Amino acid sequence: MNPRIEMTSTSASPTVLDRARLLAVDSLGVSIGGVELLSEVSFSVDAGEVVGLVGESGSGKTLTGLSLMGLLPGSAVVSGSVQFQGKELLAAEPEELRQLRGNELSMIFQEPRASLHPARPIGKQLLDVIRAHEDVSKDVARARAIDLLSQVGLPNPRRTLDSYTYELSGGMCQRVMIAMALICEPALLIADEPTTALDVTIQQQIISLLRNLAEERGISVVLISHNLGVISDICSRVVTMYCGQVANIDSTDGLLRHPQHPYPSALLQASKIDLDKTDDWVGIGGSPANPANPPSGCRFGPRCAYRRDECAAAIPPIAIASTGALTRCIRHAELELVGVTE
Ligand SMILES: Nc1ncnc2c1ncn2[C@@H]1O[C@H](COP(=O)(O)OP(=O)(O)OP(=O)(O)O)[C@@H](O)[C@H]1O
Repeated sequence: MNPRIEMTSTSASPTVLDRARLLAVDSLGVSIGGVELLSEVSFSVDAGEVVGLVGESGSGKTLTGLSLMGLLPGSAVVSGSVQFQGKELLAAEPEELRQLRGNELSMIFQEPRASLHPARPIGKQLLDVIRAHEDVSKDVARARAIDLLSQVGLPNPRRTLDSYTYELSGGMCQRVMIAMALICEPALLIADEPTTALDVTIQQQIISLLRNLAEERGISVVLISHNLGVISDICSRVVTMYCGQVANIDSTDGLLRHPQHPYPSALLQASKIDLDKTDDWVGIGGSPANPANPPSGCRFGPRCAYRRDECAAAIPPIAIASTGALTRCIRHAELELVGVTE
C-alpha cells in the first residue's frame, strides 16, 4: 500500500523553479496512525549544495528524508509538495518513484551493515545493482564495481568484491553503501546519520568523501546529523527541526555565530561546540515535545528561556530575520541570542 496523498491547494500550484534549484519541499505534512508527525516542513536544496538537517531525536529528520525518497510506510498520509527537478514527487506513480530512486535519488543510512546482505559477497551485491540499472555484461559490471569502490577510497577494491560484510569495518561498509548509491549517479544523496556508528577518524573520512562528491561531481546532499561538528564541516545551510516542524533555516555560519531561534541557540550553548572538533549536541533541559500531543503555539515554548504568553497563542509563522535566516520565533528581532562563543 502506498501512502495516501492529500494535495493542498497552495502547494499544488505550479512553482517557477530556479534553474539551480534541485529540490523544493513546500508545507510537507506526514501523519501516521492519526498523529501529525511532520507539519509545514518547507526547505530547498540547490544543485551541488550540501544542506544539513538537524534536531534532537524524534524531531522528524528521518521521516523527512524518507518522504523525499517516497519510502514512507503505506499507512502514512502525506500532504504538501515535494518538487524534485521540477517534478512533483508526491503525485508520482510508484513505478516513476522507483525509477527516480534508481537513478536520481539515493539514500544511505546509519547502519551500513544492516543495508547489506550478510551472506552474499559485496561484489555480487554491487553487480546485481549495476546490472539492474545498466544492460552490461558481468565483466563490464565487475570493472565498474571495482572503479566505484576505488572512487570511494577502498584501498583494495578487488579483494573487497570477494569480501562479506563481517570481514569489513563499519567505515568500509559505509563506503560500499556510498559506492552503491553512486551506481546511478544520483543528483541528490540523502545521508541519514552516515557517520554516527563510526569512530571519529573514520567519520571525518566519510564526511570528506561526501564533500568531494558534492564539490567534484555536483551531487547535492541532504545530511541528517546530530553532530554539529560534522554539519559545520560540510554543510552550507542548516535546517533545524523541532517536533515535526522546521524551527529555523540559516547559513551554517549564521546559525553558529548569530542564531535567530532560541532552540538552536540553546543547543549550541549546551554543546560547548568546538568547531575544530566533531562534538555532538549534548542536549538541553527538558524533554522534546511529543508530536502526538504538541504544546499550543510555539512547540519549543515550554523549554524556551525567552517564552512569553503570546508564544502559546498560535504556531509562529516562519519569518525572515534581518540576517536572512528563516525563523519560527515571534521574538527573534528583539532577542540577542548567543551562538558559538570563540
Ligand atoms: N512508522 C512510524 N509510525 C509511527 N510513528 C513514527 C514512525 N516513524 C517515525 N515515527 C515517529 O515520528 C517522529 C519523528 O521520527 P523520526 O525518526 O523522523 O525522528 P528523527 O528526528 O529522525 O530522530 P532520530 O534522530 O532519533 O532518528 C517520532 O516521534 C517517531 O516516534
